[in-house]
Amino acid sequence: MINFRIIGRQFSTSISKQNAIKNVTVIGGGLMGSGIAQVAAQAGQSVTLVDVSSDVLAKSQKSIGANLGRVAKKLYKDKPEDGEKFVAEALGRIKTATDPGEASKSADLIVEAIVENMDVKHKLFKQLDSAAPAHTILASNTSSLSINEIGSVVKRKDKFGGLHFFNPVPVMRLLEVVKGAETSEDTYKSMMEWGKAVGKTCITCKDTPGFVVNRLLVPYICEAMRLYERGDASARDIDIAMKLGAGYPMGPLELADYVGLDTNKFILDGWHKKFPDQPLFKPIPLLNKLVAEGKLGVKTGEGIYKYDKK
Ligand SMILES: CCCCCCC[C@H](O)CC(=O)SCCNC(=O)CCNC(=O)[C@H](O)C(C)(C)COP(=O)([O-])OP(=O)([O-])OC[C@H]1O[C@@H](n2cnc3c(N)ncnc32)[C@H](O)[C@@H]1OP(=O)([O-])[O-]
Ligand SMILES: NC(=O)c1ccc[n+]([C@@H]2O[C@H](COP(=O)([O-])OP(=O)(O)OC[C@H]3O[C@@H](n4cnc5c(N)ncnc54)[C@H](O)[C@@H]3O)[C@@H](O)[C@H]2O)c1
Repeated sequence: MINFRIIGRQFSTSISKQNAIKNVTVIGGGLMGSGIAQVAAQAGQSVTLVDVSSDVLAKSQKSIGANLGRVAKKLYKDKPEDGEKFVAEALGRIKTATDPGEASKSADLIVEAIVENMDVKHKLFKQLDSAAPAHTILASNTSSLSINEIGSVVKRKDKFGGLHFFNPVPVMRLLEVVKGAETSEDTYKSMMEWGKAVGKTCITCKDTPGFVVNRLLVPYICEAMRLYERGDASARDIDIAMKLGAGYPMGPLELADYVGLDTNKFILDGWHKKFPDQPLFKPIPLLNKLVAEGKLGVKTGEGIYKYDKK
């Protein structure tokens, strides 16, 4: 609730500030990329949203339109015509494309939000590095991979960093700005300014596993799964406990289903491989079983809970 008002206020004040980034290319039109494109367009920036799949791009445009409608309802409660204008103008600032190289040519900033796979990200960033103008900042929205490792393939290491958004992007107010070992001070400042311009509260993170939020959130969710797996409490009771006892908007198991159990597993497996002695990152049989059965959470209609298929 407060989110929208705050987003609204920041939106109206921040675009007047001198943010040098005007043209943003977002690569990956899925859940996160469409949200990132939306907040940038809302803030008055020209956005090119890129995906390998035109079907995904069509779906993204539809969901961005619907989510802008939700924002407009809040911002222009008593002036629906202004709300419609806001939605149409923001949508009008978003172009779509399927060729990342071509879409990079006029970008001041490129935010990558493609699949969480190091090899695929490397391939993309090599292409972006050679196609984008010299001044363009390249950033990854990775949840769990190392920014230095992703950026190892680009020449412009001073203009590479992390911009980690949270799901759902239009609602969650935080942006983690990640400084890699070679990220320059100018790049870091530009990323912070841009984050504020798109309505986010920015924090500074080092390139450590999970940055701040996921370093705390992943072990928390995993401990909730282990508690449930041991039979210490029911799933519902664990979620009720954390909502009513700790004030979280969602319980840990609901959140795991919302994020996707495959994503949970992917992060945990990656960290376990890198840090085999860390007990918090040890595999969870229940999680492995659910993922093997294709029960990935809300998106497949079943995870820890069952959901009505839409
Ligand atoms: C092993 C662990 C793995 C971790 C993985 C990490 C992943 C990643 O790296 C980090 C994350 O993102 S971590 C994940 C971090 N994320 C979290 O932790 C999320 C925690 N959950 C929440 O904050 C809330 O449950 C939600 C905001 C999701 C839904 O809120 P609710 O109250 O349950 O339900 P509601 O009433 O429907 O919605 C409320 C308001 O929001 C509005 N709205 C919703 N979606 C919208 C959209 N896409 N656009 C625009 N607006 C949208 C909606 O219109 C409504 O507005 P109103 O004006 O008030 O009527
Ligand atoms: N889902 C979350 O809650 C969340 C939160 C924060 C960060 N992230 C991170 O954001 C990134 C994207 O996650 P998501 O949940 O949006 O994934 P998603 O699967 O919804 O979307 C990824 C999109 O990238 C596209 N794609 C894949 N390879 C591509 C390429 N080479 N060029 C262009 N498009 C390509 C796919 O077609 C897909 O539409 C990941 O790195 C993830 O770790 C996810």
